[in-house]
Amino acid sequence: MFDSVGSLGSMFQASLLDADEVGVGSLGSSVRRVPLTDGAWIDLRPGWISGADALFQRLVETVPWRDEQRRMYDRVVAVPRRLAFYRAGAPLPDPALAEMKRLLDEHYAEELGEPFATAGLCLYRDHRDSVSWHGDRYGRGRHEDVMVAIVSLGTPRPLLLRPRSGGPARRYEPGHGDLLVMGGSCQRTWEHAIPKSARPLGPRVSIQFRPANVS
Ligand SMILES: O=C(O)CCC(=O)C(=O)O
Ligand SMILES: [Fe+2]
Repeated sequence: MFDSVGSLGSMFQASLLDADEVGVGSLGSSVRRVPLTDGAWIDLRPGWISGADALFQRLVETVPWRDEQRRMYDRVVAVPRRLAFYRAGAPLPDPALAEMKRLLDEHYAEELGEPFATAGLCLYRDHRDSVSWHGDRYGRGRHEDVMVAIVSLGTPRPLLLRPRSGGPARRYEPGHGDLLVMGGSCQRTWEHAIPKSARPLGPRVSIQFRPANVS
């Protein structure tokens, strides 16, 4: 007989090993903090997910991706990426995501003071999909320091960050299991974007973990 924690733990490992060996690495000292201006920072942890391409494939196939539309002036336009959203407490679409959240919660417990709550997923089908300049400022991100942890799978795409106060953009190119966490005042004082590309690019999935009431 297993106790419940033990059997859950071994089930998780077994499912990871069976399904093309997807694994979530440690955080700790492998996370590098990059201070930005105005009290913003990002944390980088390259290669956090092993077997990232297998996980990418699994998510593309199993997540119930939705197309959304948005009103723009007098027109309704398609949002140029596919989306899925898991609210606080909702079962995540893959055990690897539950493990990511567990390790993020552990690593950021003290600094964040609360667990990550929601998971948003984006599927950028090709170079024409994008997200334009914005901060995640609906809800608490408008007034408070928050964290948004982004795991990138599939084709690396430029992720740009620029200060609202003016100044050059910084360019990162996360993909294949890299972790990038935006923190401090980043959602208020900086903006981020995944620009369209003139040159053809393969698909990318991003997973964003956010605390409650941040979007
Ligand atoms: O895909 C990404 O890495 C970023 C997505 C994003 O900025 C958002 O959904 O708010
Ligand atoms: Fe965002």
